[in-house]
Amino acid sequence: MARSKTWVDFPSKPKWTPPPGAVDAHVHVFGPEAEFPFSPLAKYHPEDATPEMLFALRDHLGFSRNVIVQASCHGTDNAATLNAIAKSTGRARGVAVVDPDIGLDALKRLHAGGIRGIRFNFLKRLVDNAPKDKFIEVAKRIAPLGWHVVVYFEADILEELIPFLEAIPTTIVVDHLGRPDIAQGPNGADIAAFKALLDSHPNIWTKVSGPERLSPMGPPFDDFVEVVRPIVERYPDRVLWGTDWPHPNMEHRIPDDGTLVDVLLRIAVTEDLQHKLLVANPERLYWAD
Ligand SMILES: O=C(O)/C=C(\CC(=O)C(=O)O)C(=O)O
Repeated sequence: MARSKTWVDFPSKPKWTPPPGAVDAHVHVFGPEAEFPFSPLAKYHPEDATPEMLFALRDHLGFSRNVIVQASCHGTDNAATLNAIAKSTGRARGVAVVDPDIGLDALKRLHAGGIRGIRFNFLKRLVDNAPKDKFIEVAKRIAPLGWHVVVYFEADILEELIPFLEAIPTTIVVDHLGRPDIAQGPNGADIAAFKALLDSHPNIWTKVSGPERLSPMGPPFDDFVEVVRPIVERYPDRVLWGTDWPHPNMEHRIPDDGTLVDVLLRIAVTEDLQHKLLVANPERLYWAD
């Protein structure tokens, strides 16, 4: 498989400065492959996106901290993610992908390495299987550690996932709003179903991220803003935000990360909302201890 590069080398400088302590709460690292090989089951083969590159981007964009989410190309070996967290000198925490049979000792080692959650990925193009029963078992095992679960799915399976989500005893964070069809607009069926989920489940949060993936219009992402600003205002204490650098699989519409940061001002329009989204909310999940 040819190696893919999905980020820009010189993103623009954002037009505003995020608040002190701001967290970019959805990023990944890839490799470096020579040290941390990719999974044999990986569905894509990215170029190295190293911790040093991530930290340079963090500083360039004006953020203080990162949450590094284990990407599917590294399977259940979290070594690359842990390496990046260790190099961050306390400025990164992480979300792991684990073998559901993992024991308590291994979970505690991940905790010591800065992991505060696990991710369940339901995208068929990224993973071969997503065993719900096993996922529920491991979710019960991580609950006493104070961790949460991150779930990645697309809008077409939201309805069938509800019993599964209801069996998870922790906070749940849904990646990229459960990937609704943004073209339906702010009152479309997909986003209405997602709001109904959040309204009836106070333990479910979401990342209001991914305009580059969700917006048919593209920059400056007016369609995304129209749908997402009401979400930030309706659930101000249950939203996180991230660039999604290095934008896995975005080979055609690779975003300028500076432009993504500028979208923030339009979805979180007061200082209070910005502080919750970028500082207070991620601190509750990732820096509570
Ligand atoms: O991280 C993301 O936002 C998106 C991904 C990749 C991914 O999740 C993974 O590899 O685990 C995607 O949609 O291809």
